[in-house]
Amino acid sequence: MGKVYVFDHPLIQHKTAMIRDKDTSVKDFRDLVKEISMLMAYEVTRNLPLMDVEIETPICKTVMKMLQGEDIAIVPILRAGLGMVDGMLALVPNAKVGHIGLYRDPETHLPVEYYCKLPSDIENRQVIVVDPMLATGGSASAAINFIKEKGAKKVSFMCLIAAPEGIEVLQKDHPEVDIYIAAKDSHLNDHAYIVPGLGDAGDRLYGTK
Ligand SMILES: O=P(O)(O)OC[C@H]1O[C@H](OP(=O)(O)OP(=O)(O)O)[C@H](O)[C@@H]1O
Ligand SMILES: O=c1cc[nH]c(=O)[nH]1
Ligand SMILES: [Mg+2]
Repeated sequence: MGKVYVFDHPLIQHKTAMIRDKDTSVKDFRDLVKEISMLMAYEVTRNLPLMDVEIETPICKTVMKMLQGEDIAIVPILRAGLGMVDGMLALVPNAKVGHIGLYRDPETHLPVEYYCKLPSDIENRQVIVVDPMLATGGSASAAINFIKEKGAKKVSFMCLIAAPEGIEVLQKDHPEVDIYIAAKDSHLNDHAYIVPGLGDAGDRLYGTK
């Protein structure tokens, strides 16, 4: 069974509180999402494989550890997931980036796919799917289905705010996937929005409401 990590770092908690505030501007919201993503990426990449590399310092030759290769793929779920990409790329600049376009039907709350473009060597990469919100879990689960259908074997999921309902769905549909969360919230409301949540992440990132 994959693990669920809920971050308790004070900087992540502080910035996550700020993005919930309904008076936070679009610019500040976007900056904060980027900063939280960067802080989370530090932990999400903790288990990346290392290899021995010979280095010559000004003093002597020595063997040190370095990353084995550029074997990460970051896959944002459009639109809102895009806001998390730059923060992650700040730490893993050579990662490849795939895109999955999904929106939640406002009536059924089910995900509708409109785009999918992944790196051609996705089966050899450690895939990190990113989306600020895990609500019913429908979008994340569908996105991971597409990625697995294209051959990916190592997939993890990273979000800012998750509802218990979404975590349960993701664990049931994809039991091997590790889930990284900045904050776990209380429940979903009648419109399948996370409570207390932050509203519609896509609208808040791009100022569309
Ligand atoms: O867990 P779920 O119930 O599927 O809900 C979560 C999804 O809803 C939001 O996207 P939205 O459909 O609003 O699309 P957008 O990013 O284009 O705004 C969010 O970014 C997730 O992708
Ligand atoms: O609370 C929610 C639920 C789904 N999508 C969002 O953007 N916010
Ligand atoms: Mg939205």
